Amino acid sequence: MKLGFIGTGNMASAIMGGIIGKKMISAEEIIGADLFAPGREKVKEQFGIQVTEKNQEVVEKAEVIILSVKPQFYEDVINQIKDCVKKEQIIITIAPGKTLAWLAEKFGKEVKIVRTMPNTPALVGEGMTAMCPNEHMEKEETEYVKRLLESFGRVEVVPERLMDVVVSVSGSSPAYVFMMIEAMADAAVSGGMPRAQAYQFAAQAVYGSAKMVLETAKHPGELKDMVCSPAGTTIEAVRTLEEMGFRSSIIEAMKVCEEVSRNL
Ligand SMILES: NC(=O)C1=CN([C@@H]2O[C@H](COP(=O)(O)OP(=O)(O)OC[C@H]3O[C@@H](n4cnc5c(N)ncnc54)[C@H](O)[C@@H]3O)[C@@H](O)[C@H]2O)C=CC1
Ligand SMILES: O=C(O)[C@@H]1CCC=N1
Repeated sequence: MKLGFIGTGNMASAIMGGIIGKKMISAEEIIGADLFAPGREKVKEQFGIQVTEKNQEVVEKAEVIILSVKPQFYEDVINQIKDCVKKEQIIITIAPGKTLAWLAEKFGKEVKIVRTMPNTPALVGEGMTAMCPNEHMEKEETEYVKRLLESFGRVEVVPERLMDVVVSVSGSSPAYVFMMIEAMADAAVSGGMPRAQAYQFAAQAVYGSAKMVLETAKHPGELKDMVCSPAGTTIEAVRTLEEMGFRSSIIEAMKVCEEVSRNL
C-alpha cells in the first residue's frame, strides 16, 4: 500500500478523488480506516480502495499516512498508532492548529511529519494546499510529498507561522465562496432564472474571475474597475456591496477563522 488514510470523511474523500482521478496512485494501493462503518463503505464503493476498521492496519500497510480525523481526535489517534509508526514512514497531517512541535511531543519519538492544509476543491483537482515538513524529512521525501499533493491542485511550501492564515484564506474559504454562489443564484432565481441555470451562471462567473486573477496577474481592483462602466450597472452593485460591508465582513470572518485555528 502506498497511501493510507485514518478517517475517511469529507477531506479524505476529496484527496482520494483527486489522487485517483489523476492516476498518481491507484485505488488498489490506497487503504482507509474509519470508526464509522457507513463512512468506510462509502469510500470503498465510491473509489474502490481497501478499507478497515483498524487504524493500526493502515500504519502496518501504508508508506505514507494521512491523519484525516478532526483535530479533537488527533491525540487519541496518535496514542493508538505511535508505537507502530516506523522511522521511514511519512505522516501527513491536515488538521488546523496542530503544530509540528505539538505533533512531535505527542509521537514522542523521531517521526517524519509534513503538516499540511488542503481544501475540498482537491476533489476536482483544483485544491490549494500549504505544506510544512519537519526536520526529519529528507529533501527527496519532501519533493515526493509535494508531487503527491500536486496531483490534486496547487501546492506551496510555507513557513509554519502562516498555517493559521492558510486555514482562513484557502482551507475554509471554499465555504464562503459557496455561500456567495448560492446567494448570487438566489438573486438570479428572484429575477426569473431557473435555479439550475442560475448555479451554472454564478459558478462560471466565479471560476472565470478567479482564473483572470491567476492568469493575468493584474490587481483584483483593476479587474473590478474593468467591469464597472461609467454610470453603468456594476458600479451601483459595487456601491451597494460597500454599503452592506461586503469586504469588511469577509475580512472579519477570516480573522475569526484564523484565531479559531490558532487555538485548536
Ligand atoms: N472539510 C474540509 O474542508 C477540510 C478539513 N480539514 C481537516 O481535515 C480533517 C477531517 O475533516 P473532515 O473530513 O471535514 O471531517 P469528517 O467528519 O468528514 O471526517 C472525519 C472522519 O474521521 C472519522 N473518525 C473519527 N474518529 C476516528 C478515529 N479515532 N479513528 C478513525 N476514524 C475516525 C469519522 O468517522 C469521520 O468519517 C480535520 O482535521 C479538518 O480540520 C482540512 C482542510 C479542509
Ligand atoms: O472547518 C474546519 O475546521 C476545517 C478546517 C479547514 C476547513 N475545514
